Amino acid sequence: MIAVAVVGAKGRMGSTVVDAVNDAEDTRLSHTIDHGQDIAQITPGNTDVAVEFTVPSASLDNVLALVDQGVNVVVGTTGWDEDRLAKVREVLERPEHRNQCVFVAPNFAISAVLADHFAAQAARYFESAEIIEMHHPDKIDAPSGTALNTAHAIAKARRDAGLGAMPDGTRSDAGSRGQVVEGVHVHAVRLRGLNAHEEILFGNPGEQLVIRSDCFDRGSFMQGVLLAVRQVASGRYTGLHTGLETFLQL
Ligand SMILES: NC(=O)c1ccc[n+]([C@@H]2O[C@H](COP(=O)([O-])OP(=O)(O)OC[C@H]3O[C@@H](n4cnc5c(N)ncnc54)[C@H](O)[C@@H]3O)[C@@H](O)[C@H]2O)c1
Ligand SMILES: O=C(O)C1=N[C@H](C(=O)O)CCC1
Repeated sequence: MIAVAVVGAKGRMGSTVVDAVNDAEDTRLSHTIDHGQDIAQITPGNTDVAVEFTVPSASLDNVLALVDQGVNVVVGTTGWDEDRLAKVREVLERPEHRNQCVFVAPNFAISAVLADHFAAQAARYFESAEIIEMHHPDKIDAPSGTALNTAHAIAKARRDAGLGAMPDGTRSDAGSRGQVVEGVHVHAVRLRGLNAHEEILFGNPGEQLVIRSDCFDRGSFMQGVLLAVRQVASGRYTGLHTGLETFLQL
């Protein structure tokens, strides 16, 4: 049995992970921690993998504390830019942490991971690309971590293909054209009734491609979370790894 601790266990995602760990045949819950509780309770003596779903402002400190305590971590919290990843990578390179693994994914749902993968493939063939992400209104960050990831992947594919800036005659927008991430416009919708959805729009003269992922409930992320937990617990991965595609044969 893989012993799993959940950090952020009272939250929407954390509580769903607690249920998933309790329901799976090869995992058992070792510890649950939420805001104000001592993360030092989670140790390699009681836990094989800690799963972290908290808030962007707390996630880096939580992960560094867990790594310092010798614990492997699967992270789903958003806000992991290159600077934060670099800090974790640097700590994991120290001799005392060389056998540990931290895995970070902006999205654990197969539909979202495949949407990103297909978008990166499509990007080189289209003049225009924009992203619309749509989430429940209780989400505290915008745009979503997934949409930022998609935007960076599209920008890289366009750069690699030698594509220039997208056509855009806008001269004044009063904020209506969304956030521009490496030249890709990202629009965030917050609407009661939604959970997590993303549309990636590609355009050429006379044609459009739309890639869409819909995660209707938080169960959609659990297959990916458990896959990551099993892969990290197997010991096959050390150091920092990102993106669920790491474990998929895409
Ligand atoms: N990677 C994915 O597939 C995926 C899917 C859904 C959500 N998310 C992300 O996961 C994060 C959590 O989302 P949510 O909807 O569960 O949020 P939430 O607000 O429901 O839950 C966050 C929980 O973290 C707790 N918390 C805050 N600070 C803490 C700390 N220092 N230590 C321990 N616990 C702390 C809060 O008390 C709360 O219970 C967000 O960043 C969200 O974008 C990622
Ligand atoms: O509900 C959320 O919050 C989600 N956060 C992640 C993101 O920002 O991309 C993944 C989708 C759901």
